[in-house]
Amino acid sequence: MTEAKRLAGEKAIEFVEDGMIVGVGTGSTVAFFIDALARIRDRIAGAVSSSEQSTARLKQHGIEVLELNDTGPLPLYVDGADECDPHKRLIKGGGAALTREKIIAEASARFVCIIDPAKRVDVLGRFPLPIEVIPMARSLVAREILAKTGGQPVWREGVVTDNGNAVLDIHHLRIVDPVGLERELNQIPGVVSVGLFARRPADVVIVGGEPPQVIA
Ligand SMILES: O=C(CO)[C@H](O)[C@H](O)COP(=O)(O)O
Repeated sequence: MTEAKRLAGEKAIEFVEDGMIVGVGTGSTVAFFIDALARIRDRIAGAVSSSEQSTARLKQHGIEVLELNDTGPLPLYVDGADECDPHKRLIKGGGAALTREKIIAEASARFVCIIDPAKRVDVLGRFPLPIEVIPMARSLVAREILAKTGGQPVWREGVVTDNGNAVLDIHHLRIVDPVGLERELNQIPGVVSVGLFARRPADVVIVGGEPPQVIA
């Protein structure tokens, strides 16, 4: 799968145009994208990063990291995913960076999602759905989710997000209405963000392979 991730990450470079400020996601697939971006760093105006992890890699490569508050809307966001359905709706957050990823996706005109073939599913939910929660609300949110969805919340113990919060992973969901579930879970007090990218799905999906498949 590493090779498929590399092929997807490198293909995404074709969406980067001269002078762009590029939104950059998080994860092992994105790491390949960042490495490829480094080769054309003189042609871009900088990057907005979704995590401390990606910020470190961007800076190692000499790519300027800018604040979203200073850049305004972005033309392009490139990020990976844990699952992708045929409508380009996603589960994200395996790397616990979902909140900043969601913010940058929302701020971007075009969201290019880079995945290996194993991430493709017909119905979302095989991958446990990550939810970032305010630490003091962890048990409350877990109880509400169990009651509302029947899914089994599991605390990702020891993980603290870049925003200082906790992560719950919801197992055994079969997500037939991703937009509705995203809306419902977002309303539980204490939920910071839900790793469902359904209201704002990807615009383009690149599936790594020889050759990579571009689904627009
Ligand atoms: O959502 C994410 C991080 O929060 C990642 O995009 C997702 O977990 C996929 O990671 P990888 O490219 O390592 O398989």
